[in-house]
Amino acid sequence: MPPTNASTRVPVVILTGHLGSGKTTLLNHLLRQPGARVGVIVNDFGDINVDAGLVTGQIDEPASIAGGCLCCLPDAGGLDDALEKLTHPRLALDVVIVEASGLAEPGTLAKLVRFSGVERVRRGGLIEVVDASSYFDTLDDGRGPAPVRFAAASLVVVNKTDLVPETDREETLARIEARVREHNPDVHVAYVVGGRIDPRLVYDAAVPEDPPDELPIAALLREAAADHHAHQHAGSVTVTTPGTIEPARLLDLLEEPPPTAYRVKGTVAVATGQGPRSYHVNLVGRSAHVAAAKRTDGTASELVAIGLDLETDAVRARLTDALAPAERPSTEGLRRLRQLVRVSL
Ligand SMILES: Nc1nc2c(ncn2[C@@H]2O[C@H](COP(=O)(O)OP(=O)(O)OP(=O)(O)O)[C@@H](O)[C@H]2O)c(=O)[nH]1
Repeated sequence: MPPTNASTRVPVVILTGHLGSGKTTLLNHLLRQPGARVGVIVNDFGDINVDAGLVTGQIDEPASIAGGCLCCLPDAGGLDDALEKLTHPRLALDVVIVEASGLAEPGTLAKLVRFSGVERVRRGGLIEVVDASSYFDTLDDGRGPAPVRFAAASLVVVNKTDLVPETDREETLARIEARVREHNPDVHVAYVVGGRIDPRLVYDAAVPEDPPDELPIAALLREAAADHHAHQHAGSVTVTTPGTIEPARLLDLLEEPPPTAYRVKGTVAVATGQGPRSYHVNLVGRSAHVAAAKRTDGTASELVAIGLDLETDAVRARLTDALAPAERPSTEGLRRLRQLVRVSL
C-alpha cells in the first residue's frame, strides 16, 4: 500500500483561465513535482496536452496507477463520476486537479465541486490563471466593471510576466491586481513565469519522493524540463500544543484567517466526556473544512499555515491563539465547531 492521506478527504482543485493563459503549463509544472500523486480531470479531451509520461495509468485500471492518473470529462454531467473514481481510497491521491477548458465559467465549476454528491471530496480552491501580457486585450478593456470571473477564485496566478515589457511591468501588474481585487479583495495573487507556483500552495504530497512504482519516464521528463527559474517559495509556520484546545478560538481563526495565509491545515484535539476527540482542519483561501478524525492519537494539536509573503510573526501569533490549551471546551465553542463540521459534510 502506498503512503496515503486517506484518513482525510481528497482536495479537488479547479484550474480555470482564459484561452491560452497557461493552465496546462501550470498543471504540468505541478505534475513534475516528485512524490505527489495527482489525479487530473480535463474537460477538453480533444485538446489535451498534459505531459503523458507524468500522468500515467488509466482510471479504469486503478491498480496500475503510479505517479498519478488521468480522467477525461466529456461534459459537466460526468464530473461526479470522475470524482468518484479519482477519490477512491485505493488510488491514495494527494489531490485531484480539474482543468477547465478556456471557455468554462469559474463560478459554475466551483458550484459543481461544492455541491458534488461525492463524499470523499473536499474543496481545494480555485486557481484562475491570467495571461499578464494580453489581459487588457482579451479579458478586460479596463473600462466598466472588472470581469466577474475573479469572484470565484481563491488564488489568481498572473502568468507570462516575462512577456510584459520591463518598463511597463510594475504598472501593468498593479493594474491587473486592482481589477482582480474589485470583486475579490482578499484573494491571493501570485506573479509567475511558466505557471511555476509553489506546489505547497496547492497540495501536500504524502511522500516527499517519487514512489518506487513510478515510471522512469516521469523522472526523465522532469529532468528535460528542469526549471531554469525556480518558483517563488511559499513560507510556512507551524504551531503545536500538547493539550486539547478551545474550539471557539479555532473558529475565530477559520472565520477570519490571517490575510497572508493561503492554506491552514492540521489536526486539533478537543476534550469530551469520553476523552479527547480529534478533528482534521483545512482552510483554503476563505473556505474552511473540518471533519472528525477516525482515530484520536493523544491530545496533541498542530496547525500549519502556508502562504506567499507570509507574515510569519503575525500568523504565528494567530495560530498560537487558536491553539490555546483548554481542558474543557466552552459550550459556544462546541456549538460552532459542530456547525462547521456539519456544513463540511
Ligand atoms: N513566454 C511565456 N509563455 C508561456 C508562459 N506560460 C505558458 N506559456 C506558453 O503559452 C502557451 C499557452 O499555454 P497553455 O499552458 O497551453 O495555456 P492553456 O491555458 O492551457 O491553453 P488552452 O487550454 O488552450 O486554454 C504555450 O505555448 C505555453 O508554452 C509564460 O509564463 N511565458
